[in-house]
Amino acid sequence: MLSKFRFLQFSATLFSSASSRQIATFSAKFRPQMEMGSATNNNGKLVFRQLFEKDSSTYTYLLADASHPDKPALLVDPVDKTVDRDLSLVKELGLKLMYAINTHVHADHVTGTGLLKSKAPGVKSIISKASKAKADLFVEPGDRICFGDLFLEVRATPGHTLGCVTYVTEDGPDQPQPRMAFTGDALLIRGCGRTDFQGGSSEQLYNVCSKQIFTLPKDTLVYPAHDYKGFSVSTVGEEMMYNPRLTKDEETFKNIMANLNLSYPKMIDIAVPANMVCGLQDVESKAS
Ligand SMILES: N[C@@H](CCC(=O)N[C@@H](CSS)C(=O)NCC(=O)O)C(=O)O
Repeated sequence: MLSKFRFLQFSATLFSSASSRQIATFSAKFRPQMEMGSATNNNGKLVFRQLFEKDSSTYTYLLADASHPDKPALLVDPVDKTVDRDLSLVKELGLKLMYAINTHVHADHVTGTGLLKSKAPGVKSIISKASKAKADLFVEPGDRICFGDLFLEVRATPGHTLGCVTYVTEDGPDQPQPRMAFTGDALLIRGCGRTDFQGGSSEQLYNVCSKQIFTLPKDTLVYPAHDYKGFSVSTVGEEMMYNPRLTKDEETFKNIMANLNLSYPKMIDIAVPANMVCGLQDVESKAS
């Protein structure tokens, strides 16, 4: 009982250690039994779904530890319009949604975080401290987000926005192999996030892609927040070889980014203020 009590105390807290801070859901130590047979990847633990929101071409990712009796789950980059779909899926798979996580303050759609919090009480929102947005929990580089036995490591990947982070599954025998990087709008498949607003910097983006993403093992799966060309997944090795922007030298990259001539996202004036408060305003009207 004492152990269980300590485990509950440990649940959903943020704590510091010498090298990294950790956001934990459930400890594996007190697991009564292993559950098999769920839809999982090769290590038998991870439930993984890639979900799409077509108006903003946004990918939302559902991850959960199927081997834990509570099946703790998280959503990366949920969209307000597809919250009901996502919650239905969570329910159908028998998962317990713990966290709604954003890679950054999106400019083209409203995050689903606020609606998720109102429709699934207990869900905690997470965003980087550097984003300066509101959330329940703030992450910094080196932090780990734990769900069951599985972890996401936080890597700072600013350049598209000041507060962009990439969430990477950890290395280790019990972690999914190959590793997975949820790159938000930093690295897109055969592209990258634009750098012309929200504190964007092409120089910074070039450097973080090379130091924080291209240093991952080449077989690391790249899962971006958007795709406009019909791709769903890439690898670090593939992007190092074929990304038409990031394979260039830094000056050429900066020149490409300065001449993208993209129009501003249609929803920018609504999305950015809403996402700075994690989509919380308007929650009541949408939830009813
Ligand atoms: N047309 C869309 C916005 C498209 C866009 O600007 N996408 C961003 C990510 S969302 S802020 C981006 O970085 N694109 C890079 C690229 O090369 O396309 C709308 O109006 O919402």
